Amino acid sequence: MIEVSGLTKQYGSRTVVDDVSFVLEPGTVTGFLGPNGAGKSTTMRMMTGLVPATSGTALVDGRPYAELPNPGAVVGTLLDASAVHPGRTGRVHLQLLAAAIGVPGARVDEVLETVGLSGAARRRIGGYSLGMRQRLGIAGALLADPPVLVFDEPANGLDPEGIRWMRDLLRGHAARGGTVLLSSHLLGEVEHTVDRLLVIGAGRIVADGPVAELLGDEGTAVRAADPAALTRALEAAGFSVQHGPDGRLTVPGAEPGAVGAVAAAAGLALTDLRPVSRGIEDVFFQLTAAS
Ligand SMILES: Nc1ncnc2c1ncn2[C@@H]1O[C@H](COP(=O)(O)OP(=O)(O)OP(=O)(O)O)[C@@H](O)[C@H]1O
Repeated sequence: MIEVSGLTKQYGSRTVVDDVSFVLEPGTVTGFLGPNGAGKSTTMRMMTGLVPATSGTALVDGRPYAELPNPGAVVGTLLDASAVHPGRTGRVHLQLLAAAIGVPGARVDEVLETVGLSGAARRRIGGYSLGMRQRLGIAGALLADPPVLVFDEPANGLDPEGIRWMRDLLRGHAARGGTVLLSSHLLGEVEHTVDRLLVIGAGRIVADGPVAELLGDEGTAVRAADPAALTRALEAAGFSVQHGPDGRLTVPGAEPGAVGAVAAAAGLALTDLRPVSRGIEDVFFQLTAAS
């Protein structure tokens, strides 16, 4: 378990991370969301001892990261995928890393296979694409099969297939009891990967909760053969109706069943009926605008 409490970072007179607290539980994938400069990387760097905190604590299994006997075996990090020697091959890079954290060399070929880099393992990293470097960074994080993964913008440089692959990897890790924290500023990228959202704006946590709770149900979208008649029937039943540009009607706060019942009672044919959720972007901007 990871417990972050009152974590704060000041650079000069500027507070870039301000009293941040959260707990990460095993078996969950938490998305750390915020716009550029919100303080995600700084928080993750303080959690892993790369940047000293001005105040507050980040404990991994009850101890600061730097005091763990073999931190790499407990927390796999992806914090700067470009911090690699471009002249080395991917395989040599991982072999050196494995030796440093006491992992048998045979594990290198396993993680190369896991991240889909077996074919490029003997090529120099300088010739890798951004996505391949990201995969190499992920391979390094997985070497010791650590229970906790802390990934900063892991989707950077990955194509849609790569993003799907990463989603499966992280969900699989959590399903085996692992703990995952991943950051992103592109919200759609993580919406289907994470169980929980931790939203940060201007250094402060502005929302923390299950995805379903934060996104919530917003109402019903409906199309009818006669939209004007359906509008009249819904308004007569006390619902408010918003008109979309393409004949789509949105009924805020209504269940699809209630909208269908009004249409049936009025003898109106529907051509489409579905629940609509607030987009993650809407929630995000609403929350961070208030911060
Ligand atoms: N070494 C530093 N010295 C001074 N200011 C810094 C330093 N590192 C980060 N900052 C500032 O702290 C703020 C938070 O940066 P951080 O990189 O943590 O944000 P982020 O949410 O990860 O953003 P991004 O998505 O752009 O990576 C930014 O305004 C940044 O300019």
